[in-house]
Amino acid sequence: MSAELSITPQAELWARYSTGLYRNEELGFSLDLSRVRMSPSEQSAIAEMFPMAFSAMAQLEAGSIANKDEGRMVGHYWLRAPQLAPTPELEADILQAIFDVKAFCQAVHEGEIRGSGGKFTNVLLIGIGGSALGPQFIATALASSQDKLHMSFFDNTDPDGIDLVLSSLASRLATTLVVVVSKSGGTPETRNGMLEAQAAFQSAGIPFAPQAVAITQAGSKLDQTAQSEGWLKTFPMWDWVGGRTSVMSTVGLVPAALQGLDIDGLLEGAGQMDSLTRVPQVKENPAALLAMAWYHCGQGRGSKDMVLLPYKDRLALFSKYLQQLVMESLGKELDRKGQKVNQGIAVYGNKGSTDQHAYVQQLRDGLNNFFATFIEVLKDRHGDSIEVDAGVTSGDYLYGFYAGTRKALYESGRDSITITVNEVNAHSVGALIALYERAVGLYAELVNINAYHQPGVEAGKKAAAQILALQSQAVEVVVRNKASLTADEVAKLANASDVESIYGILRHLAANPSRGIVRHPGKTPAEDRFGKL
Ligand SMILES: O=P(O)(O)OC[C@H]1O[C@H](O)[C@H](O)[C@@H](O)[C@@H]1O
Repeated sequence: MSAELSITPQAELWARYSTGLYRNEELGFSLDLSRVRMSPSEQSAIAEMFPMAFSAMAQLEAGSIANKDEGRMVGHYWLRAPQLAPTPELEADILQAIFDVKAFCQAVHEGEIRGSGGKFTNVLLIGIGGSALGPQFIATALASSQDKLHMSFFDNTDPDGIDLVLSSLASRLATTLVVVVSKSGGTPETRNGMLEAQAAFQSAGIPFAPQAVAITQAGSKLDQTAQSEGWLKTFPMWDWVGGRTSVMSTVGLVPAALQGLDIDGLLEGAGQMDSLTRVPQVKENPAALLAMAWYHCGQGRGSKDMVLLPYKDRLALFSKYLQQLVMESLGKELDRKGQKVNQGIAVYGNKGSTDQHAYVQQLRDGLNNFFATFIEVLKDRHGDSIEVDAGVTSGDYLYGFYAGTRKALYESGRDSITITVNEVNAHSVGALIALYERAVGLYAELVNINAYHQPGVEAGKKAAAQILALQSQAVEVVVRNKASLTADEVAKLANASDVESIYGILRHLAANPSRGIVRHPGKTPAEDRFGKL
């Protein structure tokens, strides 16, 4: 932080705000970096790196293999501008998918396509990661009393979580449309959720296939299941769309359209923002300005966390959505030269002013290891507000708390960015998503990493598969033995070395009576004994 910019007098700050504010009236959008302590020389030093980033982005949009590690194109910008797709076939595929989404959802809304219990009333979306976070964010951000269908989600393999959702759907299962979403079509959590839903339908005596839709890549396991079981519909997903940038594909459009949301508005808002973030001048490009601020605040290595504070309840899931988009894109061990860099930017936050009563204490007075991103929404509500004080509404309080926190953080030497939109609607949500998709892509160019693969997620999955394999070995040993055994003894008999995992597995099973295992506690875990129930 350069000395001359530490605490700038108000008048100068206003001048900096007014001259530096990026805004687009047509989009009802503005971006304020005036509370990021970045000197003109620091700005120009970073700006020098952007011509390379802009040209890499132009090549990506033209269809280059930008995801080299997976040998794939990166085409999420084409989803809202099919005419930009590198081939007429791709353009036609995108247009056909949008057409099919609309036709299918209209038939559902009109009751032409219906459940065994009549016109569909509910949607149960089953997916995880990019196949859930986007749909969940949009479903919450744009929900209204006009929604055509009510949305529920399985986004995990937690039996209790699944039961909670199923119990909320119990009386309406016969009018629930199940949408199973998996790009790869092989994600275990999603498969498990599908099987759990099928079991619930079966025990309710309701045929599942006529009420099931798949969204997946052609030929995937999920696609095969949907075909062989005769599901209602399968929508395409493509390898050139990353999970975390798939919300503008069928992954996001099908659930949004079923809910009755304005998917044209979403695509238009995103497309309009894409045009603004294609401008090859940093000062004229809101995504470049954002990436520049991230680079400056984190010294190009993510040394500061991104705290997201939307002052609007509807946007409370935006940080969760951005956790995947930013951290799964930028959190990379190696750069493109194969150098070990351990890059990334940590993202957290929920909403304002609520979070002021939670962790803003630390932001103001504690570790200065973050920069805040406020999202300000100018329109308070649809309709008029009561006065909570003379001439003051609850919306004024919300604005006051946003402006107050921004001021309080600045005064204590904390940087912040403010993104302002007129209101939360399909257009502005599309624009916000597109802004961050581009900013992540540009930032990745600045730090020379591949933002489009996620090698780091495999290790945990592989280890999970080993644990499940070990489980069947351990259970086999316990069931085969009359006497109860310690984890060490089970490991020996199973010819396995990972005793602690065996212990954890057996303790988990023993806590679930239907699994047929009992635990006899000893003084220490090593002395606990496990036997057949
Ligand atoms: O859509 P799917 O293939 O089921 O993948 C769902 C998610 O799982 C993976 O592990 C990746 O971390 C995510 O990028 C992806 O969105």
